[in-house]
Amino acid sequence: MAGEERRFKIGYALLPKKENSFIRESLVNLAKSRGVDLVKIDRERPLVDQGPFDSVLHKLYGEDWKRQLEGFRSQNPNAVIVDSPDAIERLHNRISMLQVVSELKIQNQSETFGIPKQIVIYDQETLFDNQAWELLKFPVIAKPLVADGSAKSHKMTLVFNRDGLSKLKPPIVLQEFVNHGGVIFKVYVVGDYVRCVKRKSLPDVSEEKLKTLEGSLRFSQVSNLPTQEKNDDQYYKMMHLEDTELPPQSFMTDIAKGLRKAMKLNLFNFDVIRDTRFGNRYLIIDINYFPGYAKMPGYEMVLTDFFCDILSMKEREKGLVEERCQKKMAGTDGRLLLNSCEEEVRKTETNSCCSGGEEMENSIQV
Ligand SMILES: Nc1ncnc2c1ncn2[C@@H]1O[C@H](COP(=O)(O)OP(=O)(O)OP(=O)(O)O)[C@@H](O)[C@H]1O
Ligand SMILES: O=P(O)(O)O[C@H]1[C@H](OP(=O)(O)O)[C@@H](OP(=O)(O)O)[C@@H](O)[C@@H](O)[C@@H]1OP(=O)(O)O
Ligand SMILES: [Mg+2]
Ligand SMILES: [Mg+2]
Repeated sequence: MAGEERRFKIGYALLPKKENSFIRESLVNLAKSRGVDLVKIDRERPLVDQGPFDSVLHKLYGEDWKRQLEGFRSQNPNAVIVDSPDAIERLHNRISMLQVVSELKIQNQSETFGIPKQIVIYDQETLFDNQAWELLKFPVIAKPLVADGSAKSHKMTLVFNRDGLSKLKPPIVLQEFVNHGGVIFKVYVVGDYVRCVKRKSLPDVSEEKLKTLEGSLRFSQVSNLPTQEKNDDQYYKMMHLEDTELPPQSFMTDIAKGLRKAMKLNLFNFDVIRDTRFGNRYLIIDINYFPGYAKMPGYEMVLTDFFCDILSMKEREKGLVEERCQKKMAGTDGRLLLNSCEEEVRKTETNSCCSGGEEMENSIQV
C-alpha cells in the first residue's frame, strides 16, 4: 500500500482509558506511513453522520452502540467492522466465553487443553447447596458472571473453604483454582498473528496451606498490576517469571486459530495456565476482547499489518466483483445483464464486512 495514492480511513471508538493506551503517536504514524489514517469517532454524534470510513474498530458496550453499528453497516455495506458486536457479546458472560473452548478439536499428541471445572451460581441459597458442590473442591475462584469491562466484573475472590462463601454476591461463576506455578500465559491474537507472553499470577495453594487459610481473599486484575507493585509485595517475590518455559508456540497458535474461527473474532487474547499436576495440560481461564495490545512489544507493526490486510482484502473483493460483473456483461445483454451485475455487487457487499458475511470472515483467517 506504501506510496500509493489510495488512502484508507479507519474510525475507532474506544473508551478513554483504552484510547490512551492504544492510540499512541507511534501507531498513528506508522499506519499513516502505510496509507491508513486512524480517525477518532465522536461518541457524542451519530456514527452514520461520521466518516466515510473503510473500517470501524471498536470496543464499546451497550445496545445503543450496537444499533449505531447496525445503522452504519446498512448505509456502508462495504465498510469492514472489526469485530461483530454479536460475536463480541459471547465474551461478556464467563460461561459462554469458555464454552467455545470445549468445542475445539485440535490434534496434538503431547499436550492437552481444556477449562477448569466450574459451575454457575445465580442465588445465595444454591451457594451452600451440597449438590452444586459435588463437582468442585476448594480452593475455588469466584468470578462475576458478567465480564463487561466494568471494574466490578474484574473483582475476584479466592475462596478457601465454606466460611468464605457467605460474602459472595451471585450471579457468579465458581471455578476450581488450579495450581500453575504462579505464572500465567497471555496469548494475544491479532488476525492471524499470535503472540504468547508470561505474566505473574496467584501463587500455588498447597494442601497444607489450605488447611491454615481463613475464608477468602479478594483480588482484582492481578496479571495487570504494574511490575513494581508486584516486586514490592512479598506474595509475588517467590515467583520467577524468567525460569518458566513458554508453552509450545505451535500449540498456542492452533488453539488461537481454532478460537478465532469458532468465535469469528480477530482481536482478542486468552489467559492460559499450565496445570502443575500434569505439566503438559493447559487450561484456558479467560478470554478478553481487544486487550491491552500496547503492552506487546512492537504492537504498532502487528496492528498496522492487520489493518493493511483487512483493507487490501476488502479492495481485492471489490475488484473480484467488478471482474465477475464484466464477465457476465460479455455473455449477456440488456436488462438481464444489469440485474445480474447488481445482484453480484449486492452479494459481495454483504460478504465484504468482517461483521457480516462468511466469505470475508473466512478470507481473513489464515
Ligand atoms: N481457575 C483458575 N486457577 C488458578 N488461577 C486462576 C484461575 N482463574 C483465574 N486465575 C487467576 O486470577 C486472575 C484473574 O482471573 P481472570 O483472568 O478470569 O479475570 P479477569 O478480571 O477477567 O482478567 P483480565 O484482566 O485478564 O480480564 C488470572 O489472571 C489468574 O492469575
Ligand atoms: O488495560 P489494558 O489496556 O492493558 O487492557 C486490559 C483490558 O482493559 P481495557 O480494554 O478496559 O483498557 C481489559 O478489558 P476489560 O475486560 O476491562 O474490557 C482486559 O481485556 C484485560 O485483559 C486487558 O489487559 P491484558 O489482558 O492485555 O493484560
Ligand atoms: Mg484474565
Ligand atoms: Mg478477563
